[in-house]
Amino acid sequence: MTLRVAVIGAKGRIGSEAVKAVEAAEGLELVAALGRDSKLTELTDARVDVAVELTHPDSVMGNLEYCLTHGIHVVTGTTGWTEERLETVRGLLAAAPGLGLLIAPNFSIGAILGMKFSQLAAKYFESVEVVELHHDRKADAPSGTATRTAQLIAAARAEAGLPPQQDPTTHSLPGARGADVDGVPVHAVRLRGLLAHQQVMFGDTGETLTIRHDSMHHSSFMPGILLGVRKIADHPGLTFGLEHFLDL
Ligand SMILES: NC(=O)C1=CN([C@@H]2O[C@H](COP(=O)(O)OP(=O)(O)OC[C@H]3O[C@@H](n4cnc5c(N)ncnc54)[C@H](OP(=O)(O)O)[C@@H]3O)[C@@H](O)[C@H]2O)C=CC1
Ligand SMILES: O=C(O)C1=N[C@H](C(=O)O)C[C@H](O)C1
Repeated sequence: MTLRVAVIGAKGRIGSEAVKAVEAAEGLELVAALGRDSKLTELTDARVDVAVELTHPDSVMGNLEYCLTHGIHVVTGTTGWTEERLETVRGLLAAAPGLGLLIAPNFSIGAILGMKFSQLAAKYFESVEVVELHHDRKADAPSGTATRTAQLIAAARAEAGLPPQQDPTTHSLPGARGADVDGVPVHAVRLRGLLAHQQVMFGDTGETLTIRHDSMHHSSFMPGILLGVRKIADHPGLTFGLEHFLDL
């Protein structure tokens, strides 16, 4: 059966790449490509099965609400997720049994493995800091990937009974020690020429371990998006993280 797919945010950096990927994919048909000025009714008019949502933290909630109240599964990589927003989408999904929503902080396999390896390493090191580096047009900081990575590391440390990290710094400019995500410092670099990069640095007596991932092109996200599109109908409810669709 051919899946009828839409891309919302079709003119954006990742959305335009997703349009090409869906058009080229076997078993998928691109039936709608929406930009900021498009009407969401185009989705229902085109009888979309799965919408790929790649817009902006300010737009994502409205797009998800429309899809989930009109019988459309969603795969989104848009950032800006808070517990409050997750509660809202859980409510929408509860009212739409059978529909699936995948929220993927990162669609690239390397980034997902980087998060997994960081989660595994977390309990063995006293110190950890996350540095994420992105292009200079990125809407938000820190990145969704870095936030998720820090949360996973913090949870693994807590589960292993590690104490909170000590920071004896008493004298610093505001921001110099990064943002605090569940006790893990996260630093965000924005630089023209970069795309999406992350470095998780662990340290303990006499040694460090650095887990680094680099996305050089938006094509790195496409296999993950296509996997999400193909699998989402078999995963009703909320899935947070593409790793749940992978055999990790
Ligand atoms: N999970 C992952 O693996 C990845 C996630 N991302 C995330 O995806 C999102 C988009 O990133 P990126 O492509 O770089 O951003 P861009 O700004 O290049 O693209 C976003 C596009 O969405 C459009 N848009 C905004 N609001 C709406 C709306 N309501 N309906 C339809 N289109 C809309 C924008 O239009 P306009 O230009 O007119 O504002 C723009 O064309 C970000 O949150 C980013 O962090 C990015 C890469 C990978
Ligand atoms: O805006 C981007 O470019 C990216 N956003 C996602 C994030 O915030 O983690 C994924 C990837 O890092 C690219």
